[in-house]
Amino acid sequence: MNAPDHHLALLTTAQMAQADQAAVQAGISGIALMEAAGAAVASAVSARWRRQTVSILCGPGNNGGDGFVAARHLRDAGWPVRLGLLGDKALLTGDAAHHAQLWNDDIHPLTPALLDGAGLVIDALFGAGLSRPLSGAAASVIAALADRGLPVCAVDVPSGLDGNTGQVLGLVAPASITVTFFRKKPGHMLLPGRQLCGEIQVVDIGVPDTVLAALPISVFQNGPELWLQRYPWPTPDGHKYQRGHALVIGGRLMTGAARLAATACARVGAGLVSIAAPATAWSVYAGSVTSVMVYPLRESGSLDEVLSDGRINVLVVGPGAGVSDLTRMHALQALASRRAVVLDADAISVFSSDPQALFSAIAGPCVLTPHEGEFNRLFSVDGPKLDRARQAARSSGAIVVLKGADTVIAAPDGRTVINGNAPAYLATGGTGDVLAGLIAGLMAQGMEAFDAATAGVWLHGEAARLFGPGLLSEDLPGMVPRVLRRLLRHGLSR
Ligand SMILES: NC(=O)C1=CN([C@@H]2O[C@H](COP(=O)(O)OP(=O)(O)OC[C@H]3O[C@@H](n4cnc5c(N)ncnc54)[C@H](O)[C@@H]3O)[C@@H](O)[C@H]2O)[C@@H](O)CC1
Ligand SMILES: Nc1ncnc2c1ncn2[C@@H]1O[C@H](COP(=O)(O)OP(=O)(O)O)[C@@H](O)[C@H]1O
Ligand SMILES: [K+]
Repeated sequence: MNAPDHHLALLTTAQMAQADQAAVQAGISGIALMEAAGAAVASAVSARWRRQTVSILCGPGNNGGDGFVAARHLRDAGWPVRLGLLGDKALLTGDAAHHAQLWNDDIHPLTPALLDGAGLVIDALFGAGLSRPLSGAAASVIAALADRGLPVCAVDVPSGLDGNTGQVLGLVAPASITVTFFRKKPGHMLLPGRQLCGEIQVVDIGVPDTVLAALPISVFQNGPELWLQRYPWPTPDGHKYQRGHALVIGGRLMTGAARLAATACARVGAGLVSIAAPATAWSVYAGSVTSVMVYPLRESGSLDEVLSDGRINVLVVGPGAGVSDLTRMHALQALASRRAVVLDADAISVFSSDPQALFSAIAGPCVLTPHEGEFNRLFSVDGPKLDRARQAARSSGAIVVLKGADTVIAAPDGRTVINGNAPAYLATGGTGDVLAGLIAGLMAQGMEAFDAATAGVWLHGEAARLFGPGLLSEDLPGMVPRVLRRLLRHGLSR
């Protein structure tokens, strides 16, 4: 991922601290950055709420410093402000001490009583780099805040949220708005963090984009800017064989899944799409698809014969396949053929007793698309979602798409993308099969596996978002043309 993508970069808390330091080294004062940060919080608050009593909870670090700045701006704009500080003003250091000095008004101790009579609250206790769960007075006031359900504007993150993982350290009061600076952190995208942040506003406080060049950024938010330049739009001189031939292996009983994958694969532009299915199910498949061709498999189930067609360049194994020796054989044959492969659902679960057999067979481009349950059958890694997906990609040698409302796409080389456009309407049977088909369809057209997985996940979310309530998995392929049309028309300006 290259320089123009950097507005989608997600900075770890350590990288954010480095970015701040680099800005200061470049001659931008920390005091000015904090002034800009606090002023942005104040303007976000006054843009959203009418003037009323606001309680500002300030912590002992720079997050609290932002709170002092916001307090001054709101008070100067005529807001009744009550400011509470965790600890002693005399113990503040650096930029926070400077801005606390500029606050020539009352400072209250941090207790739940601060919330009495407040119409809304600014949470400037701790930022994204919190190192341990909230305790003592901070924990009591955040518990009281969560309990009273007052509207909250969080500074950087709702205090108690781990900016790297999106996990809660102890407890968090959910915010209506979160104002963060320069770039989002992974915790703004990952659940439960994304939901606890409310609406996220990323503001420019004067940190120059050039500081990013020195940072080893590997995590990005998903968006067309990441892959649109390499999107395989058809060319005027192209013919269908240049747009690939994808083969979806169909199961004997659950025939809908492979049909969904095949239809999605065709809709996203694969030149040819075929389903290979047991002869006994041939008529079911053949009678229900039109542009998709159906091959009957031999009694043995072997793919050898179909794979003798050298034009087939991508295979999808797993949707509706059944957890069986046959599915295992199909996955291994697909991988041994050195074509690009998408393994989903049962083709993942079937390796639960021997994941190494799968990992050893992965030599070419391979995308695994597990949901949490399937993931846990294959990988015994604990920890935050981002780390688990990355570790799984490294140990398997495949692109891992760890699905969910905050799908993480990870490559063995460390590239990682977090998706944020998927609506909850996707939580319905068969949508995963559609995703497998979309990814395969993009790979059929020559898109690199990681790009295809990333673009596929985004198109899938966008198709669901455009359809909205009442979505069934079979509605998704038909929405793909609309999503692609918007992408063509608006490009990156959407
Ligand atoms: N130049 C900069 O560095 C800028 C920083 N900004 C603000 O600075 C924040 C980051 O500042 P800091 O690194 O000072 O972080 P925090 O303000 O979150 O404070 C961390 C401090 O709290 C202590 N601490 C950590 N966990 C604790 C716990 N559970 N209980 C009690 N104390 C705990 C730490 O030892 C440290 O002293 C950002 O969130 C942002 O709001 C902005 O002002 C923009 C500019
Ligand atoms: N609450 C949710 N919000 C957004 N996307 C979701 C949610 N739940 C599931 N999804 C998405 O829906 C798809 C479901 O896939 P999967 O679990 O394999 O279902 P199936 O096996 O029925 O096809 C995945 O792409 C997943 O990321
Ligand atoms: K905060």
